[in-house]
Amino acid sequence: MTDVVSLDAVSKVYGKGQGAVAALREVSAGFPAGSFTAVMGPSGSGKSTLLHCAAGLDTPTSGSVRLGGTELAGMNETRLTELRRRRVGFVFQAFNLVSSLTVLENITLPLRLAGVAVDRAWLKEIVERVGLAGRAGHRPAQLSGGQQQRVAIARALVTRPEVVFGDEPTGALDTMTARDVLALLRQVVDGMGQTVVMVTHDPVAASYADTVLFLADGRIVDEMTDPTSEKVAERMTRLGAWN
Ligand SMILES: Nc1ncnc2c1ncn2[C@@H]1O[C@H](COP(=O)(O)OP(=O)(O)OP(=O)(O)O)[C@@H](O)[C@H]1O
Repeated sequence: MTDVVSLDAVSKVYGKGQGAVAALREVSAGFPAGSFTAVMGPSGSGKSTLLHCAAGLDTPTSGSVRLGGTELAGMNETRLTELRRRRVGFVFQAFNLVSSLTVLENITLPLRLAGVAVDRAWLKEIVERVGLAGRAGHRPAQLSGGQQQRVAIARALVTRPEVVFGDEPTGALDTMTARDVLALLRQVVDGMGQTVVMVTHDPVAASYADTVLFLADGRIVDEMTDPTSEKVAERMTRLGAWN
């Protein structure tokens, strides 16, 4: 399968001299089209840095990141912003919705920012897929946490991005609501062929993915296909994540 995103020997060093921190050390990874990948690892192992470098939110110190056929290294900030707006979707732990805008306005915001016309049929389809058809005119404060995250997922999908990145997308949700949101992400992969890459601390969340990458000290130290929450938890324990 073709990789939608690929990292080749990506290193990221924050700071200089004695205070320098190597957050990623020569990480190579590929995220195939239509796959769901979870990224796990102890606190400080480099998960967010990996996600940010893969998404063009942060620039690697060395190495190559490709999105589709495009090399991100060397791109200026204007082109990176353009790329993020049109070709990448994001879902964050804190939803990041605009409180003064309705559900529909929040979902279509990336299109307005990119100056792209709304495809009404596509918008209707994603609003239905995320289960918000009856809430289009509501404001975020009138929605539950799970519904707010559904708005964020619809917003991430509206530009038909090549990949959706999730940074702890269920971190702020209770267990049952988190499962609904994970089932929706799974359905976005299975039913729409979307590629999803998600950072999580939660072995149950990781079990919804096709593959789990385990990071430790800036390196990928293991990979698990067909994960179960038990197997993931056991692997995390061996990494010393919960000591
Ligand atoms: N902007 C920054 N400046 C300096 N050091 C940073 C910066 N961002 C991250 N780091 C360091 O890089 C390392 C990796 O951080 P990162 O946030 O990627 O880890 P993480 O696995 O996502 O952690 P957590 O699970 O706690 O969110 C850590 O040692 C962190 O302190």
